[in-house]
Amino acid sequence: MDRFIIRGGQRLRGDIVIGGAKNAALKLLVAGLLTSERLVLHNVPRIADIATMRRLLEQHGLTVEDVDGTGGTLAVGGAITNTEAPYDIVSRMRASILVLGPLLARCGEARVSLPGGCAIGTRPVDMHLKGLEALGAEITLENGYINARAPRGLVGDRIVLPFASVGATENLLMASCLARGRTEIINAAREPEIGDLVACLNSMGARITGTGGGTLTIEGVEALHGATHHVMPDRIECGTYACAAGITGGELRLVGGRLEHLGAVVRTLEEAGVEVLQEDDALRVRRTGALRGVDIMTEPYPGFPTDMQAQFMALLSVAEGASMVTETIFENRFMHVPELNRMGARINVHGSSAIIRGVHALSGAPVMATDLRASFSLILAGLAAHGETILSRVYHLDRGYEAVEQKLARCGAQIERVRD
Ligand SMILES: CC(=O)N[C@H]1[C@@H](OP(=O)(O)OP(=O)(O)OC[C@H]2O[C@@H](n3ccc(=O)[nH]c3=O)[C@H](O)[C@@H]2O)O[C@H](CO)[C@@H](O)[C@@H]1O
Ligand SMILES: C=C(OP(=O)(O)O)C(=O)O
Repeated sequence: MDRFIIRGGQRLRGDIVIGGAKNAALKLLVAGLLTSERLVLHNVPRIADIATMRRLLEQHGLTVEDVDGTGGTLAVGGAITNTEAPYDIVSRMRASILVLGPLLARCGEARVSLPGGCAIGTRPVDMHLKGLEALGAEITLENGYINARAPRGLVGDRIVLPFASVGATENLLMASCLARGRTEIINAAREPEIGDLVACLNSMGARITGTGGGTLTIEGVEALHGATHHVMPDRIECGTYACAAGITGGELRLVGGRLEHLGAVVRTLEEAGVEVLQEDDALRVRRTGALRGVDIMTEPYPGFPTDMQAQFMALLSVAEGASMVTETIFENRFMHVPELNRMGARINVHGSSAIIRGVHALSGAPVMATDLRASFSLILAGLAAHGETILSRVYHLDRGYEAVEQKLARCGAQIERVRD
């Protein structure tokens, strides 16, 4: 298990190129199940979750070709030969559940392991299943697996989601592309990654309207064809490095970052004393003075993203005054708090809220990553802390951040990966 050794205290300066979005690329790869033709994706991030998704699709029978040998362009093609998604892959990465809708739509059957919970919450998939049942699927749960059948094919319907779930929206969206007739998804999630998926599906011949508006309307088609698509930039990676500029008092140009995806994040950064400006194809981020405490509540897009909550907790740990952070999306997403407190932060958790009392400085310590974003919050704390931080369980980070140590070191960070 790799570790990072970070020596804090450097102000980061320079350019960081933002990669393709993990939470878009994973679903775009799954869309390859919806066609027998070739789907070519550019700007795919080189991260462990993409490797896991490749394994999943390959065991379904698809080929995933690394077109130029860099891992940045993948072509999905071939025929589905197996409709089962096994536990050992699904338990590793929850986004695997997204093969359920496409397999059902294409093959009329699927057997997908129940993903179960993870460190940040129980994460049920009831909305995915109810939505697919509304489209005519027959679903049973047995031996930890979802057995789904649609012997007569899926038929469009009006589905009202009780909560704007990202995954349920995506599963139902992909399934309904090949359903007979019209499907309406009411209270659909509005995250930009869904817009990216819709754009790709439409370029494959799907007929989807309503992106970003909360209701998606899908007119089913007989078949989808191949296409070429460029994965959108990762707004969470971008926001994370913006926090790195803020916490170290440096200045970073985040190349490829797009302001329009980061409204709530940028407003919060600016309130906290970190300026963000769009400059040609980059965002320029710098701290304008002392960091100030701010209150945050996570919400579905366009609200403040839960995937940025942990990184802001690190930033606010060294801000002047108090901050209150309320997590409304996941019930257990404060796992980084005890670790930040071991580095000198003063954070108290009360139910779904955390009160942060800003301290002058953090001090390096051995800390443990518990999930993807928590990992980066500890890196941020380590970059700002006096002394040495040793972050273990870096595999959590590798799931979703590409070349972290190279990107940070090029901007002056002292960070080193130790392979055990
Ligand atoms: C791979 C990917 O894109 N992951 C993102 C996706 O996760 P994911 O798609 O899992 O997130 P959802 O929006 O579905 O989940 C939000 C909340 O709804 C609950 N829920 C969801 C589905 C369901 O059937 N029943 C139910 O109760 C979940 O337990 C959670 O508490 O969106 C989250 C919210 O922006 C992000 O934090 C994740 O990074
Ligand atoms: C929670 C996340 O991912 P996943 O849904 O894959 O666990 C994330 O990207 O922060």
